Amino acid sequence: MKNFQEFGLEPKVLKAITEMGFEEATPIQAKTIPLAMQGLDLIGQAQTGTGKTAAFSVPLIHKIQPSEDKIVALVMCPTRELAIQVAEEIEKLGRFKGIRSLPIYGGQDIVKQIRALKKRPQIIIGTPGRLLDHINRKTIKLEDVRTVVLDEADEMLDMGFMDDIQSILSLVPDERHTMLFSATMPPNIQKLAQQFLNNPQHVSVIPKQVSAPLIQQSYIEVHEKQKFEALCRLIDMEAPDLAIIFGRTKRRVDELSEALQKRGYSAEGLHGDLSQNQRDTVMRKFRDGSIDVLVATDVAARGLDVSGVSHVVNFDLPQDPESYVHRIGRTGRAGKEGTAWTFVTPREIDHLHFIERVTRHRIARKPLPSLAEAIEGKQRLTAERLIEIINNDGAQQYKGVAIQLLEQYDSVNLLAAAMKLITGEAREVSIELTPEEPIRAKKRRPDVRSSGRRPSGNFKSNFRRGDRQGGGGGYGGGSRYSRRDGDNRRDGGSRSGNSYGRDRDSYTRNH
Ligand SMILES: Nc1ncnc2c1ncn2[C@@H]1O[C@H](COP(=O)(O)OP(=O)(O)OP(=O)(O)O)[C@@H](O)[C@H]1O
Ligand SMILES: [Mg+2]
Repeated sequence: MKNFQEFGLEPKVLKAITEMGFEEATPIQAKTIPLAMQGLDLIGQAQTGTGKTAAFSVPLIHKIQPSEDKIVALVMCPTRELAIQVAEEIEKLGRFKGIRSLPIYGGQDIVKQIRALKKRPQIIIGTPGRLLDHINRKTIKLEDVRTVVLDEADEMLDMGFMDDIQSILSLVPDERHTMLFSATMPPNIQKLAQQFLNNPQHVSVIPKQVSAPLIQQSYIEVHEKQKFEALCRLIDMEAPDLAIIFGRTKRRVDELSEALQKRGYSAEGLHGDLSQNQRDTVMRKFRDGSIDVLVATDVAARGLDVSGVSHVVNFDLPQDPESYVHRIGRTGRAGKEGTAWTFVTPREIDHLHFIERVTRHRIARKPLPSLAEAIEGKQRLTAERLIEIINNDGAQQYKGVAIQLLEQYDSVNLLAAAMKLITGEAREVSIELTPEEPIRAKKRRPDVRSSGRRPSGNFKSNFRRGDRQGGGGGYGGGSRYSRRDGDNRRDGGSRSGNSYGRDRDSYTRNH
């Protein structure tokens, strides 16, 4: 574990880091920051939720002078919500130094963005489509850019942004410092790295398994028709603080969020067909806890950092192991524990095993929660809520009537009736979701993973390679993590010609 003081950062940057509550650098930060401060190109890989954003943002801010009045750094992200989230982290890290940054993403009023660009930000954080728009309008010029970061680079490729990224980078001077980050490094990333990075350092902090260590992973075998009931029981049984439920398609997300609402859960959906305003509203509500359940397509799988997400449920099995790792990585972040459940239909079991092999993690089989367990879970939650009120002395005004009632009725009967009221009976609404096709084992390009063999140790197999020292991937024991607030939003960009052929929520290109 390293202290941020050891990097030779200036006091204003250190102050910002301290204010964010970061006490020690995470392993990826400890490895990356010194190299990046030397200006070396690098490929950074570390588990989800281990602080890759600050790993590139701190050196970025270190290198920029507040007096500069041109765009000198460019960060590209696959989605809008992620661009906003990364911009917020950069803004916080740079605020004492007076660094100006700006998120640029589709779905937001371009005129507003042009106005904001006139304030001369030094760092632009954007999604490729909208960035190109501005470049074509000449409202963004890249001739002074010295540093480029590609966050979730493999996802941008997968979404069909390769051409856009190429066009954008062709306008950035060759004498630049380029960094590329993700929790997973599928083979196609190598092509990108070869093309755009100069003799990159590979900085990977991956212990035995690629998924974050603090996530408890389980699966339940269910038939397609049982999934919704299983989900409701699971939510009742587990009583998540905040949960993200991943569905395969936009239709699925719409139907599922509506069905959950009908059953009385506070849930809303997020996918690429919603307007940016709707997306922002849903994310804000999820972040401030006015909804407990976010139902989303893979648009929310990457990078999203919402504190308090205790559970992730794969309502539909994801196509790719990478997607699985990123989805479940929305919980178990910043040293906290998390729980991930995956529903698997009988025909998909082989695909689940494939995911297990690639991620090198056994996913424990669990039985479908019983009705009794679900009811018990709900009752436990009600009891916890009651006790919390008692502990906070929060029911003073009810005491008079309580005394009166106790004079007439038995205390156990009274309390049981009160608990029944609070718990609420499951609403008898029958729900029918349009079934999704089972995931079929697809043909992967011939790389080591498709056969389930052990990796050869070259960069191609980096997804499952790593340091192998074990234990070094997360935050390490004993350090205290603070949680941040900030919004997180991501953007579905476009998805075309994706090499994995995964049919996921075909995001609309609406930049
Ligand atoms: N040194 C630190 N100490 C405590 N918390 C930290 C530290 N660095 C980052 N964090 C917090 O950890 C959380 C996860 O960080 P971040 O989003 O950068 O993870 P990531 O590695 O990019 O994950 P993903 O692969 O999902 O994108 C954030 O809330 C961040 O503010
Ligand atoms: Mg990230």
